[in-house]
Amino acid sequence: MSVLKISDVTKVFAAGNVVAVDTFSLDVADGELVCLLGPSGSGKSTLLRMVGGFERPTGGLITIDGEDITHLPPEKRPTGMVFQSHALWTHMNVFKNLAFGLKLRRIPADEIKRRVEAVLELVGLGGYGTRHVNQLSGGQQQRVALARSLVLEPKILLLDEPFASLDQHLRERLREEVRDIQQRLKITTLFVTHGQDEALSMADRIVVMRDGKTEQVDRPDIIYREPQTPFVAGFIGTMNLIEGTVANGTFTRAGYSAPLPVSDGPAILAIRPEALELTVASEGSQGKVHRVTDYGTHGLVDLDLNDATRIKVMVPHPDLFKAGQGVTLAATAVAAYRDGAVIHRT
Ligand SMILES: Nc1ncnc2c1ncn2[C@@H]1O[C@H](COP(=O)(O)OP(=O)(O)OP(=O)(O)O)[C@@H](O)[C@H]1O
Repeated sequence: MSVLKISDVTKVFAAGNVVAVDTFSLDVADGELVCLLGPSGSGKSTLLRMVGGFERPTGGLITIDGEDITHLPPEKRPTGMVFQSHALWTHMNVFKNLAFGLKLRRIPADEIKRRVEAVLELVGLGGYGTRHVNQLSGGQQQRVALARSLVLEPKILLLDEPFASLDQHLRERLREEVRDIQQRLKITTLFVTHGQDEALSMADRIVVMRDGKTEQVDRPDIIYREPQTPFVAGFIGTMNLIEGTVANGTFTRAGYSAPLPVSDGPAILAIRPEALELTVASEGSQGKVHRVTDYGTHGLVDLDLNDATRIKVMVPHPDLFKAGQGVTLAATAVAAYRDGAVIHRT
């Protein structure tokens, strides 16, 4: 049972007077995996480092199971952190890397052996104890780094882009493995990534961060289907954001128009490529095909609206379209935003 509570935490770096994290609050429930997702510089790592004790908050409170840990040094916290560069001790074998922290805690040798062997099994490295770290692949080293954190049985696991240095295939495999281990141990986890696939596939909830603040916190499917702001809409998945004007219930941008039952004024339409339907049109076209890419299972059309606004449309049969063709388009699912907030959803 471990609950992490972050309340109004702020971090201002004196150098450059940067507000990296700005009155940020989040509760992570027992056994939950929450991903911090956001563009570079949005404050994800700084926030995670404050929870791990590697950075001092300028203000705010961090508690684990009700205990104030805001100003405790890392070794006094019940947290385990896995970094992007795993910082293993290359002059030691795997067993010693894992045993080190347990020895510091004066755990008896036979218990150390039992715990190290169990956690190596857990991360799929049973029998690797005597291997030197530099005799392992990148993926295996990252598993050792995870094991080194887990063997100390932290209440909260903190992961800072742990797969960033690995190739795509390995990243996907490790993602599944880590999620599996996290669920088996039911360990409360905070995970930093700027990979949206990673966040969508692993997280119970995603926090989308922007400029040190929360833009939206929700389940992955909600973040994807119901982004609350144009920023989230544009950040998660491929999204067409079309800026235009609404007059008398009709949205217009260049030759494209669509019903939009909101008051007159500016609006941004957000439409996923898969929610648009294209039809070849010899007359009255709303746009022109710029490029067609065939992915085998489907195609993607880059389309220029009549004022050259470029949008992406997913098509089931890419061979029906050619560059230069005029087309009309219809949208089946749309969200509209004004002043940074949702004003309409269909
Ligand atoms: N030690 C530091 N001194 C001064 N500014 C810093 C320091 N560390 C981070 N920053 C600044 O704080 C802001 C947030 O940085 P942070 O590394 O937390 O972002 P991030 O979202 O993790 O980015 P990335 O995805 O690139 O790792 C950035 O503007 C960064 O330049």
